Amino acid sequence: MRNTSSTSKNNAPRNNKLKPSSNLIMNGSVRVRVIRTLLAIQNGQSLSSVLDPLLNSLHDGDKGFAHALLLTTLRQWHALARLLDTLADNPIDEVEVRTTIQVGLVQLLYLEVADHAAIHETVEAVKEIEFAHASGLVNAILRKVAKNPSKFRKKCDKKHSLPNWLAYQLKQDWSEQYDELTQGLRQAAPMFLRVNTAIGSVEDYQHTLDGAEIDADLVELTSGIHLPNASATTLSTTGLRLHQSTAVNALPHFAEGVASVQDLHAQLAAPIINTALMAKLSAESSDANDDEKSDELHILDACAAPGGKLAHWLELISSNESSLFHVKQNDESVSMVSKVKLTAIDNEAPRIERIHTNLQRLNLSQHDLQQAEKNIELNIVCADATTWQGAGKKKSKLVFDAILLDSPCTATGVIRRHPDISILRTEEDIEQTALLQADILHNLWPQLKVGGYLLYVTCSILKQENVDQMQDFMTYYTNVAAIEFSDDCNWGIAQTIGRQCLPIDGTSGDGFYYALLQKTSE
Ligand SMILES: C[S@@+](CC[C@H](N)C(=O)[O-])C[C@H]1O[C@@H](n2cnc3c(N)ncnc32)[C@H](O)[C@@H]1O
Repeated sequence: MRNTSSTSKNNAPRNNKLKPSSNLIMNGSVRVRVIRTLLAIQNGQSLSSVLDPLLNSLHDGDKGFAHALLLTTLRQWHALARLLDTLADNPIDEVEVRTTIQVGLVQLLYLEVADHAAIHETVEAVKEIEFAHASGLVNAILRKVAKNPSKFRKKCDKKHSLPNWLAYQLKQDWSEQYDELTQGLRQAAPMFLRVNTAIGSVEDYQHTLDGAEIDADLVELTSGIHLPNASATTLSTTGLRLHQSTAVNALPHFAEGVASVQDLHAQLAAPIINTALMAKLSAESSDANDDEKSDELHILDACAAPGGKLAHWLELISSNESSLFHVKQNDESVSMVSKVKLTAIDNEAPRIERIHTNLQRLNLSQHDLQQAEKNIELNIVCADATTWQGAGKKKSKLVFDAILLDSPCTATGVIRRHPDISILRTEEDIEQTALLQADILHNLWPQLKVGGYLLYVTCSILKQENVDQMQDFMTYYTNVAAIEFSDDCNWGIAQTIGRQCLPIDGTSGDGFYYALLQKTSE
């Protein structure tokens, strides 16, 4: 699996007559289009690849309903499927008919569509997709539910809405948090913004949003990291949580790069590694003679696309406050590094294109950085992190002062935003993904300089990809120290190595895992 939801196999039935979205014909009623979209997802298409074609095929007035119908059906998918099995006298095998009924159930149970409209339009939809023989069945089931929606809603809400294998694994990993976690995963996630602090402050942008009648709260994440030979070094990052999801083109100055949409917990990566690097530089600058000081800092973003964390890091480096070019020493700002070389790799060319587009919007492309005389050299390369060598022709493999490994993962921590994951992922994906992560780690670790940091990040909530992966890694290598986060962190749950955020609280961020490692010797 290479990213959140685009390339996985799926275990959904494949006997539908309707073909996936490459030749998905977007015509018919809104419900028919949503049903076809859901069939395409069950056939292996990701939500992100089919959502825009669906919405673009509709009149503006229908887009909101279609979006809510599709996303809510996906979020409640497995619970609806279980409910459906209790509603029919005989098993319903046809995936088109099951999908249509699930779309009907969502209207009755979650979207408060008037009964007559929900039932009539859904029965018409099943005829339109050429399964008219099931119209009586669809009608009967939906009428039964419409007689007592609160009873059926209760039944549907009772358990999780996940495939059983995933629910089972979460019970193993998070027995204490299991109920809250599985319920949290079937809710919509809040929308968070990251403000480009190289341009302006978070508070100022909140004020600007206020002027545009967009309500947002400041949310600060704070933490300490226990670096060797130093007392806990504190770090913090502040995001904005919108009260209501808003289209990006409605956000003031979005096109000019003032803000980006980024989950709150994803906003931890750049500050963690930047803080560790600044502390390291600060310690080195007080120890070393002038001629021993390193002049260039070489940083790798190993799985960089579409560039969210890379852009955040560039924003931090280019803003005066958190710059790596000037480190604090005895409360004085000391010039340390004259150049930062940032290499970003990803193995998917189309996703690399998205890095370029995103950086251009944020005025952080190599061209912009040069124009602004930032002394940052940015190289973006399409390469496989399991084999790529950053040393090129250099003799020594030890190239990087810091590596951000935002690893490919099962993305189980972002199911709220990508509910198609619960249809597309299979149990086998966990093992395969963990192997890929280990391959990447083994290829990159030898390329980290002694004293350098590697920040391992996933948006998974499965221990096999996170703390267990780190434990295996630390058993294999003897030259690694796990840096501890302080106990007063206001995010995540302490693990034996690293911290795990769980998407439990409806106002908080996604299920990210963070572990900061330092290389202790060659
Ligand atoms: C979690 S996403 C990275 C998100 C990115 N860091 C950000 O903040 O926007 C993981 C990325 O790993 C990439 N990837 C998967 N396998 C890879 C490999 N073997 N080598 C390099 N990149 C890989 C995927 O294409 C995907 O873009």
